[in-house]
Amino acid sequence: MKKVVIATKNKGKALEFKSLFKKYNIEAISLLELEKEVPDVEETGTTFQENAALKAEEIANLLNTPVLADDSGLEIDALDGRPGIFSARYAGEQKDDQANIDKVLKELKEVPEKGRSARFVCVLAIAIPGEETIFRTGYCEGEINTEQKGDNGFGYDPIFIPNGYELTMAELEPEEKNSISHRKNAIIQLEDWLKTM
Ligand SMILES: O=c1[nH]c(=O)c2ncn([C@@H]3O[C@H](COP(=O)(O)OP(=O)(O)OP(=O)(O)O)[C@@H](O)[C@H]3O)c2[nH]1
Ligand SMILES: [Mg+2]
Repeated sequence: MKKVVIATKNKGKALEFKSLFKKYNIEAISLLELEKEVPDVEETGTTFQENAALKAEEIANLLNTPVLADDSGLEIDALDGRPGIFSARYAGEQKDDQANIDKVLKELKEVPEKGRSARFVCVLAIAIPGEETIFRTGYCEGEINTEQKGDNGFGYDPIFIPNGYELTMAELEPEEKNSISHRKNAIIQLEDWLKTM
């Protein structure tokens, strides 16, 4: 099976990439699985694209191999697009999913059902040493529920209801999430590249 390195240390993302890439007969290997300890890449960009490029290019140069990175997050319209690129660290540097959820629910406390629209965004960057980095973007539209439900997935999944569903992303089976997610919608735009691998 062909392999591709994913520049992530997020276990939830890594699992989703494994499942999503299996369909293309490609094994996705996260930084958590490499024998060599790789440093954390500082996400100093101001956009998803800049941060995805930083992660993919730094690790591609370090390992001298093609590397894919995912920079993703949740944009809530009532919060002017926050948490956005700061999604992982919204409630602090410790990257605590529950604290992040609590903070969002508190900030949306007074916002009625109609005004709770949001979307997940995923920007993928593929860095190949010596070549221009490639970018693809995927979205998943939905709304923020008034309470959290479900244990599947990661991040904000327990409070995000995708359009067309009555369940939160964390109440969906992983296969169902992987059929509608922002990550899936970014990957399908990469199919041409994946086939040339
Ligand atoms: O409910 C969710 N379902 C998802 O499918 C999802 N995708 C992203 N997110 C949120 O956005 C942050 C990414 O930030 P991020 O791209 O910097 O990744 P990260 O810091 O977690 O890991 P790494 O890939 O950088 O190593 C994550 O931590 C989450 O809070 C999601 N939340
Ligand atoms: Mg990160």
